Amino acid sequence: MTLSSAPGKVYLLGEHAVVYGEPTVLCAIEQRARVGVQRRDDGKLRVNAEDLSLDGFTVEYDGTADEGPDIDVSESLLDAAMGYVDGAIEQVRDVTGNDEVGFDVTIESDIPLGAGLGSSAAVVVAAIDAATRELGVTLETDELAERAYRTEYQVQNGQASRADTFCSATGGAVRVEGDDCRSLAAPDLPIVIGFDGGAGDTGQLVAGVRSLRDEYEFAADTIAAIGDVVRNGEAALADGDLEELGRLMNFNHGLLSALGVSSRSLDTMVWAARDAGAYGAKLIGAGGGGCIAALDPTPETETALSFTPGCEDAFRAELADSGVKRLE
Ligand SMILES: Nc1ncnc2c1ncn2[C@@H]1O[C@H](COP(=O)(O)OP(=O)(O)OP(=O)(O)O)[C@@H](O)[C@H]1O
Ligand SMILES: C[C@@](O)(CCO)CC(=O)[O-]
Ligand SMILES: [Mg+2]
Repeated sequence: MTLSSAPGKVYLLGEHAVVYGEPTVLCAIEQRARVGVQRRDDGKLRVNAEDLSLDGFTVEYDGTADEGPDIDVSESLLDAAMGYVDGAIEQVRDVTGNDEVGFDVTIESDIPLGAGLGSSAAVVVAAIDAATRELGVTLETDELAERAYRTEYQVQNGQASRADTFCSATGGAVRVEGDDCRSLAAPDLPIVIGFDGGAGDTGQLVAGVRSLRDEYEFAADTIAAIGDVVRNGEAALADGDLEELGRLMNFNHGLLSALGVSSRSLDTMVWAARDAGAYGAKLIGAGGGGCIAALDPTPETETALSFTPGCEDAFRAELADSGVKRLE
């Protein structure tokens, strides 16, 4: 068996707009997905993902790719649930030139699904890394990030940025603009996360933003404005100016909200954090439900969130210096 782990991430600024070439800044966090892979000689794929739950059903996918798992859910839901793992294995077959190879894949993850913390990227990065190593091939980090990006691009119907997968593969803080991906000197930021227990489907949310952008010029302008917020944020980060960074996070949340990707509970948590004295707060990742991030060096925001109706979990994010980890 070969085992790799990869971290989730938090966007400081710039999700969604990054899909259209605007810059973004995000950092890896110490919530990880671990993927164990064992080669099979019969060419079949068997996935055991006990944490996989989506829209009210839980599935232990323990079938084979050709037979499919024995559960009573629609094929489209199942595709949504399994797409990332299937896509990762397709990349492994492609990059190793081993079209026929099968695997037993076991996934265990600390990262809630569809909550904006990059569970999909972490699963894909760890799966590609473990499965290629199982075949005796160790990918350079850039190639690993590229292959993981192609998987997200495919599952999200041709609408994905390189941000989540690059960040998960390399760890630390990163800046992504189009295909320019680079590491940043990791600032030690006091990030607090609030989680409403919900989820959003990244592919669908990205598609919703795209149709607004196609329909309204002011939606395209909103996306461009997020890019401006990020460029200002980079200057604030370089100066270590948390107050300014917080203000920009607030602005970014408003713009994401205008693009239709916030929700009542995300807004409630954002306001609870601001009322508690956070420098700023915003939804993170694709939105629709899931997590917000706030900047607060004091314990106030975490405490306030833990008493906020609709907030299921509040915790301080520990930044992850390393990306993919090769465990066995
Ligand atoms: N533990 C897991 N086991 C198997 N598949 C997982 C696991 N965690 C995530 N996934 C896959 O990732 C999908 C969720 O990805 P999605 O991009 O919608 O959300 P996210 O990555 O958590 O949030 P965001 O993209 O906003 O950061 C799940 O439907 C599933 O296909
Ligand atoms: C919404 C989005 O910007 C981030 C999802 O974590 C989509 C992407 O970058 O692929
Ligand atoms: Mg994702």
